[in-house]
Amino acid sequence: MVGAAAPLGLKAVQVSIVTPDARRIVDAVDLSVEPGERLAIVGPNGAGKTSLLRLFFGRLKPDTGQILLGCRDLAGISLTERARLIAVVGQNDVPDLRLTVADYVGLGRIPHRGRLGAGADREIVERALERLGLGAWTGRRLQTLSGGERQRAAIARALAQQPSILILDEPTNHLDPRARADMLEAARRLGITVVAVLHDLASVSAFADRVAVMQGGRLVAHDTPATALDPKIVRHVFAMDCFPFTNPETGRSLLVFDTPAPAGSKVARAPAP
Ligand SMILES: Nc1ncnc2c1ncn2[C@@H]1O[C@H](COP(=O)(O)OP(=O)(O)OP(=O)(O)O)[C@@H](O)[C@H]1O
Repeated sequence: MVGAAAPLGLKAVQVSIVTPDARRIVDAVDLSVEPGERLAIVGPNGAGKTSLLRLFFGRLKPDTGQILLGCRDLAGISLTERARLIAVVGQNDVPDLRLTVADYVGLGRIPHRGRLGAGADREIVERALERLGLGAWTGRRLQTLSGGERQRAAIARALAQQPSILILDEPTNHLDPRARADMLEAARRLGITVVAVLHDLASVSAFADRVAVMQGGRLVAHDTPATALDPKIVRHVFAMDCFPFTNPETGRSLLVFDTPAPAGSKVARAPAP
């Protein structure tokens, strides 16, 4: 893609957010994301995932600690430069629904306006639309799209921004299982740094190089998906059972989740063939 940006790393150094009533919703988190790495942040509701994500793109300032973008303190980087380097797709992005898909995706070029010229900007927007399978819908207004289709347009807008880092807050909201897999695969193939809050734990291992597990504002695990989503950690953090499983056709490692059986209950097992 024209002038695609080089990936950058991100680092949280002992970051905390303390509410006025003294709750530590992010509590002394140290977390590094290498350039080009895909990090999934998981945890139960209220664990502090979105708050940590907001620290990473400067929407929130840490009460203590520091966010580093590459080797630079995020606090010292101008809003314009941040907008060039970091693209964000949030949970509640509410664009003007009268925009056409092409105009909406074109908003991603605003931080770069005047740098490459209108022709190159248009080409970048067209590529982003094609990459998300939106090429035939450029003239449709957002108000005519389903929630999942709008989500794809939001990802295309972020791609058109040609960021060094893509930040996704629950990007698979509204998406059906196939669209969810396709979206995460598209994010996987970008070759840039991606930090995503994901609720669907089953999607994590196909997408992420590393997983950060949060609970009560703290980072309780940070490792490869197989290690961070170890059944003991999953039971402790999510109160769910987790069963590793290998797809016999592809050899891919998958995780299957289930609610634990009530204490004392006996499950009848099928007799062995
Ligand atoms: N501005 C704020 N003032 C006070 N408390 C807040 C504020 N923002 C978030 N919180 C609280 O901080 C905690 C963490 O919120 P956050 O949105 O980061 O969690 P989360 O892990 O992303 O949750 P979810 O999975 O439900 O989206 C929650 O208890 C939330 O109510």
